[in-house]
Amino acid sequence: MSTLSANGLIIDIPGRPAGSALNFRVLPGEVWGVLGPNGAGKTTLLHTLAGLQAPRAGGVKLDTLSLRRMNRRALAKKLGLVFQDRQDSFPATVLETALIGRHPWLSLWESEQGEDIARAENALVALDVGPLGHRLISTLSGGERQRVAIATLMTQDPDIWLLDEPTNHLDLHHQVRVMRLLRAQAHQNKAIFMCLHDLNLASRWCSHVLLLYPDGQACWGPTETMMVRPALERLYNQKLIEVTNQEFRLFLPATD
Ligand SMILES: Nc1ncnc2c1ncn2[C@@H]1O[C@H](COP(=O)(O)OP(=O)(O)OP(=O)(O)O)[C@@H](O)[C@H]1O
Repeated sequence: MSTLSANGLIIDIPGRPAGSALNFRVLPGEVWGVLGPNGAGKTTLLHTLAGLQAPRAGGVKLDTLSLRRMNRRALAKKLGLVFQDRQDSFPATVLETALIGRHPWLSLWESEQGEDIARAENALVALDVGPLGHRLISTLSGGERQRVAIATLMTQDPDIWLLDEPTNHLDLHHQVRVMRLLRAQAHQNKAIFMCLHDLNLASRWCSHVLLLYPDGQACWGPTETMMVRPALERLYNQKLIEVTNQEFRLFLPATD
């Protein structure tokens, strides 16, 4: 179990004012959704939390350790990231791609063992791409590739899961399947932190939401306190219709 914390964090977006310093902790068992319009800095935030991009100020800690003090291999055992865009140009099969998730756990000259292969195969089945194990990644559809990327993260098995728009390219059934899987991982004390464009996925599946505004302002908290129409309308500069449901709030863009 690990906790990821942002401490006085200001992400570095060239030419943008500092905005709000981010101070939050993502605890085991929590599912966080980051919402914001195009260019607000969601991907930049995710990359900063993964230690791939330096912040303008403040820092990120994994438990009590600053990310800057951790080597990449130690970090990759604890924290993994599904990127928004992938090149996937290397001629690898689906199973070989999922097995990349085991690399942080193997020594330099060690090859994957039966247990690693079993983990990768289980993850591919969980993401409904089990029968595609032998196929070249380059032959997959966009949604299938997305599911293989999430299966690779599942094979890596870090405590902290960072995902950039994990439902990109996914049909409705697979969106629900992925959200269910992420929630199940949180129930196993993983901490999930993802960027989303779909308000209703955030409303329905996230325990916490962070709203990131284009001017760098941000607010965060439990989903029921963040998913309120005026704040979301300001976030997207878009009028919304709220649909009530007994368990969660749903939002549709108004057309006039
Ligand atoms: N190297 C760079 N130089 C200048 N501006 C950059 C650079 N990298 C990112 N940006 C800008 O930083 C802003 C935030 O980008 P980011 O990808 O984090 O946004 P986002 O919220 O994830 O957007 P989207 O919803 O479109 O994926 C954008 O305006 C982008 O153009």
